[in-house]
Amino acid sequence: MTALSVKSLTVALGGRPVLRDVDLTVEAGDFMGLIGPNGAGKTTLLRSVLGLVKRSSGTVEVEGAPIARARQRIGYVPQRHEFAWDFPISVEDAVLAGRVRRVGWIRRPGVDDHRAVNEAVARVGMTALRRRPVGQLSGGQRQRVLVARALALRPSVLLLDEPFTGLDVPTQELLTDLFAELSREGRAVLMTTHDLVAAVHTCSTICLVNGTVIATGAPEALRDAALWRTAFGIRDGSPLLAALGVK
Ligand SMILES: Nc1ncnc2c1ncn2[C@@H]1O[C@H](COP(=O)(O)OP(=O)(O)OP(=O)(O)O)[C@@H](O)[C@H]1O
Repeated sequence: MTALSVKSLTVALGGRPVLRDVDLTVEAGDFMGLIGPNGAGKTTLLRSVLGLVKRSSGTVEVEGAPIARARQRIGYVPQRHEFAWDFPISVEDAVLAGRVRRVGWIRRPGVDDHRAVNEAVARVGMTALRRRPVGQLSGGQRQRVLVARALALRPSVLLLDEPFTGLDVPTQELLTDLFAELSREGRAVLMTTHDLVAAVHTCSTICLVNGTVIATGAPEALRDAALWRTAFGIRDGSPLLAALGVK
């Protein structure tokens, strides 16, 4: 089943075109790596899917429903610096706030909300730290809170914006395993990353972006060095091409 469908998406920021004619389909169960150079428009693509950035044209659907009616089916993990870490709340309250759209302004959190929070906190291995103020967490712990916050919605689609930046190897592995497990459960996972080698080894699908979609496919279908040169300007003979397994 198609979980996320983006058609003919065009976005301009500050009067300049950033994305043009983007078509992207993420199936349920896909773990897609969205990769491209700095300024390629990866964050803008995620934010325009969510409606945080205005689309000049194009449509976004989640499980066949227009995004306006399906926004709560998407969990979003922004880059870490975008969250107000000095806000005086605990881990579990920060995660509960991820369900605010579901809880609404009037209804108090119910049993199911607390169950969803507990599950999400446990899945990222933060149960022992659930009462700690978020301002006292390390970078890796903060990243795990952001992931739990998105999972508390029990989303069909998970959008992750550079979730590995500044993380040590064990935390990267914990999160990579979790994202792969979520996709095996049938969720669609779309992740931006600058770790190209990790992406081709862990993602089921790669989408190369640079202002528009250059190519999409299984990692083994993207072995043509010309695609990577077009997307990134990687020079001929670069050891990175060998690490990516492309010729
Ligand atoms: N608020 C804004 N106003 C004007 N231009 C913007 C704004 N935000 C981003 N841009 C521009 O849009 C382009 C795409 O930015 P975006 O952050 O989406 O790229 P990215 O692929 O996520 O980059 P990076 O890998 O560096 O995080 C860049 O040229 C950037 O300068």
